[in-house]
Amino acid sequence: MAVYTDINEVDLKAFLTQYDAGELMSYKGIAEGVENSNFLLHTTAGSLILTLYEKRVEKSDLPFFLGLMHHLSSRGVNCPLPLPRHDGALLGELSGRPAALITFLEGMWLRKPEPAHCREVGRALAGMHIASDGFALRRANALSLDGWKTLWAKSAGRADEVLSGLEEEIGAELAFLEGAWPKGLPEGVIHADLFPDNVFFLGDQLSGLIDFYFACNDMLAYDVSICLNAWCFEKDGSYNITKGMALLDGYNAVRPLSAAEIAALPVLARGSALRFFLTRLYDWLTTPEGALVVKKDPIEYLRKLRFHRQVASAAEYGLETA
Ligand SMILES: Nc1ncnc2c1ncn2[C@@H]1O[C@H](COP(=O)(O)OP(=O)(O)OP(=O)(O)O)[C@@H](O)[C@H]1O
Ligand SMILES: N[C@@H](CCO)C(=O)O
Repeated sequence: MAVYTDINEVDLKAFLTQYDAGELMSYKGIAEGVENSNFLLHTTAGSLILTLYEKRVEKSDLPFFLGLMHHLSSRGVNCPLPLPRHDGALLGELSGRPAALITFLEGMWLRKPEPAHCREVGRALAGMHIASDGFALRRANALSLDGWKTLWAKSAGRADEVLSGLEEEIGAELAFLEGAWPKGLPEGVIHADLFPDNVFFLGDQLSGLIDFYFACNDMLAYDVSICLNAWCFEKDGSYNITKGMALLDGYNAVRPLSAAEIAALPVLARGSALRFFLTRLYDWLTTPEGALVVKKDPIEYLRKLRFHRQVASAAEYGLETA
C-alpha cells in the first residue's frame, strides 16, 4: 500500500484551513500506487485527493507537474486539477513532505482492458500530446539513457540474485540502446507512465488521465511505446496484436505517426521496457521486507524487453508500414 508518510487529523485540519476546501468529514489512505502517498478526503465541499510527494519526486519539478495539469485541463483534457491555497500557491507542506490537494476524478481503472479500451487510450494519449503544445515549462526526462545508467549502476552488482545472467544481458542492452537510440523525432510533453492504473473509465468511456509525476519533454513516439508495453501484453507474457493495432489506430486517428516514428518503435519499445525493468529492479532490491507497498515484478519487463529485441519492424505491433 502506498502510504509512506502518515498524517494526523490535527495537522490535516490545519493544512485544510489554507484552502477553500470545506470542513474535513473523513479521510483514508489509498492502498494503490507505488510512488507517492495518497489520501481520499471527504469534506463539506466534496471529495478531494491529498498527495504527499515521496522519494522519486523532486520538489523543484512540482511546478512543472502541477502547471501541466492546469494547462491540459484548460485545453480540454480530463485530468485532476491542483487546488490553489488562499495565497495562490499550488503546493503546501504536510507531515514534513511537499503536499498538494487535487480534484477527485470519477471513474475506475480497468483490471482487464479490451482492444476497444486500448483504442481509447491511443486517442487520449495523442490528444494529450497535442494539448500539451504551448506549455511553457520544460523538464528533461530523468529516466532516459543517462538515468537508466545511473539506476543500473546501483543494481548491477546484485542483479544476478534476481536472475542468473542478468548483469551481462542488461549491460549489453544498455550498450545497444546507447548506440541505437533515435534522434530527431518529434518531441513534446509526454505522460511517461500511462499504465492502466493511471487511466480512468466510466463504463467503456475513458473518463480521465491521472498521475503526471513522470511527465517530461521527450519523443512523443516513446510515450506510444510505453503504452504498447503497459496495455498490449497479456498476463502470460504474450503480445496481443489486436490490442496493439487498436492502440496504434486510436493514436494515428488523432495524431498520425510519421514514417520515422514508426520505424523507431521497436527500439523505443526496448528502451521503455528497460526503463520499467530498471525502476522495478531497483525497488525489488531496496524495498525492505514488510514495507507497506506491493513490489512490482521486474521480470515481467525483462520478458517484454526480450520480445521487442526480436521484433523486426513495427508491423509486428499491428501497424501497417509503408
Ligand atoms: N485525482 C484523482 N481522483 C480519483 N482518484 C485518484 C486521483 N488521484 C489518485 N487517485 C487514486 O489513487 C491511486 C494512486 O494514485 P497514483 O497513481 O497517482 O499514485 P502513485 O503512487 O503515483 O502511483 P503509480 O504507481 O501509478 O506511480 C489511484 O489508483 C486512484 O485510485
Ligand atoms: N507504472 C510503473 C510504476 C510507477 O512508476 C510500473 O508499473 O512499474
